[in-house]
Amino acid sequence: MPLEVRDVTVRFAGLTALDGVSFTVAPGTVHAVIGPNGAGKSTCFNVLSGVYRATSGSVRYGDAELTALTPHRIAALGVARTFQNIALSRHLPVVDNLMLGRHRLTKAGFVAAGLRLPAARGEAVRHRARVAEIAEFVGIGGLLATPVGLLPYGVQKRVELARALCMEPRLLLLDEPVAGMNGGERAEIAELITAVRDSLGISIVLVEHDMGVVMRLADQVTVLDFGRRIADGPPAEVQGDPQVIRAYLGASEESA
Ligand SMILES: Nc1ncnc2c1ncn2[C@@H]1O[C@H](COP(=O)(O)OP(=O)(O)OP(=O)(O)O)[C@@H](O)[C@H]1O
Repeated sequence: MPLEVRDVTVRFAGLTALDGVSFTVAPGTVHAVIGPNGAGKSTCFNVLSGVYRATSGSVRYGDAELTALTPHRIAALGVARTFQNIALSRHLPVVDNLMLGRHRLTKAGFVAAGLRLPAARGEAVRHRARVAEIAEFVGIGGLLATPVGLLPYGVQKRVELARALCMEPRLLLLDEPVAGMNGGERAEIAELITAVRDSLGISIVLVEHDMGVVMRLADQVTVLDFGRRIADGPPAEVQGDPQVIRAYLGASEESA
């Protein structure tokens, strides 16, 4: 089902971070939200995942109005997110981090699992099997026992993606998935994200700075500048839009 963002405005004490922004994420597509620094991308992301409350406007996902829900309730609807800065337990092995991703799917609960009750044990075995499958899909199948903190940064980003997939989401929110990666790693993650869309049929909203990745990956692109939507369309169209070019040139002149 589509995610419909309608007229969303977010104000922080006098500053309008998002100003009447609308876009629709079609099912089974990769939808990128891009824009220069301070354009409102993170704010938008935080509204979709329930971390920030919109001042006005609506975000519909099926029958649910996401602007009225807590992050926990939004996650329970099958909307998973990753973070710009990795948020994994560094001392725990990969497998434990991934099992935490399955928390909302665990019927027996962690208390029963901790007591090793038979039903909980059977359930844990099933979850572990699925976790191993997802790890394989993401290319970290051989690393399940390794503490996350010992892995290179690019691999940790994969673990984060795998943990989000362990929630069995229908919609995945990716916050700068290739930030801090080198060229080769970027291409690999782009390929992986395409596979998530094509093989798992998951819709993806992507906030990303790297234009190359966005142009290669996205089916649809929404461009923000100073909190306003200045363009929306397929990558090739958006890339040639004079307003978009101006926004990015302005941004690079400022930082030059
Ligand atoms: N919690 C907050 N309180 C006050 N102002 C905020 C808050 N979060 C964001 N802002 C402001 O809202 C505006 C949009 O910021 P936002 O982080 O959404 O932009 P962005 O496009 O994600 O930028 P970047 O690419 O630099 O991460 C900025 O002016 C920022 O300072």
